[in-house]
Amino acid sequence: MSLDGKIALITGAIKGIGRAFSEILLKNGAKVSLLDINTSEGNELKTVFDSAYGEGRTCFIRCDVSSETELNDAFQKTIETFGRLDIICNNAGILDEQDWEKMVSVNLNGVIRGTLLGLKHMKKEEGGVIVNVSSLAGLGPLPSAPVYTATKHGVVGFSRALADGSSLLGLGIRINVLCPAFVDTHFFKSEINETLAALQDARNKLFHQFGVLQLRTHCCGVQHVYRPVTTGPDWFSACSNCFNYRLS
Ligand SMILES: NC(=O)c1ccc[n+]([C@@H]2O[C@H](COP(=O)([O-])OP(=O)(O)OC[C@H]3O[C@@H](n4cnc5c(N)ncnc54)[C@H](O)[C@@H]3O)[C@@H](O)[C@H]2O)c1
Ligand SMILES: CCCCC/C=C\C=C\[C@H](O)C/C=C\C/C=C\CCCC(=O)O
Repeated sequence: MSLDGKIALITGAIKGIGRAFSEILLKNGAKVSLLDINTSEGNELKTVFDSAYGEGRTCFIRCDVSSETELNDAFQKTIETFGRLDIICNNAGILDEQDWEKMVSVNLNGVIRGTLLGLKHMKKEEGGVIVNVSSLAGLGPLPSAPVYTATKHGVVGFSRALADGSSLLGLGIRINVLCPAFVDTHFFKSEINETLAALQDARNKLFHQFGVLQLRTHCCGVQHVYRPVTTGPDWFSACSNCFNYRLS
């Protein structure tokens, strides 16, 4: 799958799934705009990518996706740097049931804003791909994380509606939703607070039922998602035992 000449923008790009997406895209020839909140780690990662894939293949932009101004500016800087936008991955997300309003502004508002900015900046006639990262918790309840579940259901509903709209209007922009189960990242190691501890049994049942994806496995699925064909709405669920199947 050659992505030579394609320009991608990834939010939450310096760790976990976002970093894996970035590497897949770089390995396949794309240039990547890396958005994240941690400037020092972001600049470090750019240095790593420069030596691995060549100078000029990436740029790092400090951006908190919950800030409208920062996200607007990051899209603008990406266009100024690379001249176009073909692929967007709205990946950044957190799990924080205590500060649930912040979680809504990151996990849902950030994805909505990133998607609308993508539609605004992508060249309609040349098509484009938007991948929104939800979760299996976007398709069913995660008992220990009700607000997280709501944000991820919101990402699925918003993306499906927009995908159908894009298809009906012939916008040439494909909108995908990725719904992974548990993936072994920093996110996964988030602190278990007393609520989660009380739901330990429910949690362990889910771990047993869905298993834990390793990023390498997860990346293989990404290549399928990014195939450069503009068709109707695609969305995928991913869990270790029935890795990647297309839902309706
Ligand atoms: N790990 C899992 O089990 C799992 C399962 C399903 C879905 N997801 C989703 O996948 C996405 C990535 O998760 P991960 O496991 O790679 O997490 P992670 O914590 O390893 O990485 C998340 C990245 O996003 C960045 N980030 C956090 N808040 C941000 C903000 N406001 N603005 C910009 N960047 C921000 C972090 O700095 C980090 O680099 C999230 O949306 C998460 O909900 C994760
Ligand atoms: C179909 C029923 C929903 C099953 C949800 C399965 C996976 C969800 C993955 C989330 O996106 C990742 C969230 C948290 C992962 C880390 C630890 C907490 C596990 C959840 C808990 O403690 O109950």
